[in-house]
Amino acid sequence: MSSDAGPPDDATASAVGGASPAVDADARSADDDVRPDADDLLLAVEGVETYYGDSHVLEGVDLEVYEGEVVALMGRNGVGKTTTLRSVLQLTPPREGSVRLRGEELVGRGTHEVADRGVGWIPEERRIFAQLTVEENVRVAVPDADDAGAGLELAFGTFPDLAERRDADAGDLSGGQQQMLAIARGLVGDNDLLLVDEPSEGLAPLIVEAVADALADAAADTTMLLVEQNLPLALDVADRFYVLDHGAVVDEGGTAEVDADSERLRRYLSA
Ligand SMILES: Nc1ncnc2c1ncn2[C@@H]1O[C@H](COP(=O)(O)OP(=O)(O)OP(=O)(O)O)[C@@H](O)[C@H]1O
Repeated sequence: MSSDAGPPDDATASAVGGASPAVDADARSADDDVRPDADDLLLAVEGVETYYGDSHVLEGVDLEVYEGEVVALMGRNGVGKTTTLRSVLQLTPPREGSVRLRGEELVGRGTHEVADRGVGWIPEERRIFAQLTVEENVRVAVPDADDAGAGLELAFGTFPDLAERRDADAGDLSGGQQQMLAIARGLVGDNDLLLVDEPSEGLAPLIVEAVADALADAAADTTMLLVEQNLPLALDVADRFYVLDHGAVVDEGGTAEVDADSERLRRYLSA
């Protein structure tokens, strides 16, 4: 969990020591103190309506991501989580609403312009170059060739399995290793905001653990919007969450307020 932009409730828990009015007042002010500062608002999605042809998939999505946070976007299959990421990236541009990055409107811009402004994407389907080696895959994901050494160190430090296979063709890796490589490529991209789509999908439990550890490490200095159906993973890595249902946000809060068994989450997430 990233440490410096936690949800308001984190601090309330430590600030509330007793029930006297004086303590309550202290707790309230501590609570206010840790609310994300409006100046730190990185991504603001407001009233976004997105269609595939005539199919109205997002029906007014609102969410915010502040600098330094990891925000989980959860919901059942088909509710529009990937479409929300695609709407931010302008891969499927919204027909209504606004997507602002540090106050600048992204709707109407091309996806390459969104990427140029520091928004990275680790898509659900693993985007790697099968014909290139593992090392070459990492190198080409580092924006400035001078930083390649640091990028390789980050990638191989995060996923030692990849270091052992650095000279192998990426296409020869196992599915789990390919996912690690896709995540490593995202992490070395020096992005201000990383959109991560279902990183644990289809992976064996041991690899899910490695991926969760890597994301938790990355969360220390990367702002992320994370789509993830693995609830324990999402709640472990994220500071706040949004739940999407039928193309709109139906719940949101701090991850410290809920656990994977919470009825509050299960009613929207179980099949
Ligand atoms: N390219 C597309 N063309 C038409 N409909 C699409 C397209 N992509 C997704 N959809 C539909 O839009 C809806 C939302 O899909 P989306 O992929 O955003 O859901 P999701 O919440 O990410 O679910 P999943 O976990 O299954 O990916 C679904 O009904 C899906 O079938």
